[in-house]
Amino acid sequence: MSDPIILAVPKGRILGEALPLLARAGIVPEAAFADDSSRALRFRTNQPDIDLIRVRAFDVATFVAHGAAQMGIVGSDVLAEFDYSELYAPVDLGIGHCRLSVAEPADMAAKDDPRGWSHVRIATKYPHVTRRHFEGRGVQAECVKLNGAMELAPVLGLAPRIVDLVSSGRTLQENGLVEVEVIAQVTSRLIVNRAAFKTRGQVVPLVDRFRQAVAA
Ligand SMILES: Nc1ncnc2c1ncn2[C@@H]1O[C@H](COP(=O)(O)OP(=O)(O)OP(=O)(O)O)[C@@H](O)[C@H]1O
Ligand SMILES: O=P(O)(O)OC[C@H]1O[C@H](OP(=O)(O)OP(=O)(O)O)[C@H](O)[C@@H]1O
Repeated sequence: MSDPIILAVPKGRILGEALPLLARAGIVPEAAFADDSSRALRFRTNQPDIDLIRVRAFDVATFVAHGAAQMGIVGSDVLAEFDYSELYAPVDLGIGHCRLSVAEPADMAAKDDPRGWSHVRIATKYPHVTRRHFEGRGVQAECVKLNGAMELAPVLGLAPRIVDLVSSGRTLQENGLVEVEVIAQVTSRLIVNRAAFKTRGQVVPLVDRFRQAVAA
């Protein structure tokens, strides 16, 4: 038998929505996958030719782009930030709905006019997307890279504005911030390494199974 296909899944909040989708695609991981006390990172499934690895959301794209995993599940926010040419994203999985937005303190927003910005300082996990977004309209974005808790940056003076994911809006609200611009709507995608798509026979039927699982 050829080597199993390795499917990279993020260990954060997408996982809860991804598991039922995997089940609809006929993929059920071994029990240790759902066991928080397990330190294993690679797991067998009920399909002998499919293994799962559980990695951080941004690392899903890196594993698949380099061919260390053949397929993965990742947010379109991560894809936009990396822009890897080796990745093919054939299926919108319709999970992990949120948006990538610019936010600032409510009192600042009351007096602010985004059309007047020429230079902005932004704390974000998404510096490339942020710079691209602002360049598009001639605004220079100076980004401070953070890996989480962006919402603390304005009040502590790190940067007056942030670019972060918003879903219910609760995190912004509880930190005194308001959304002033939406950069992109986000959902999770099935991604495939382009070389694996051509050379690994199991990949194309598996992509079809995910398409059917989304439609089901
Ligand atoms: N509030 C949200 N609502 C819906 N989807 C979200 C939300 N926040 C993040 N996501 C999606 O889930 C993905 C993973 O986000 P999550 O917050 O679980 O990872 P993280 O904790 O930031 O990552 P890491 O594992 O690097 O710490 C994001 O890339 C995005 O596509
Ligand atoms: O609009 P809301 O529904 O409040 O969701 C937004 C929050 O969700 C994400 O963080 P997450 O909770 O995944 O944790 P993180 O800070 O570890 O990224 C995001 O970074 C926001 O902080």
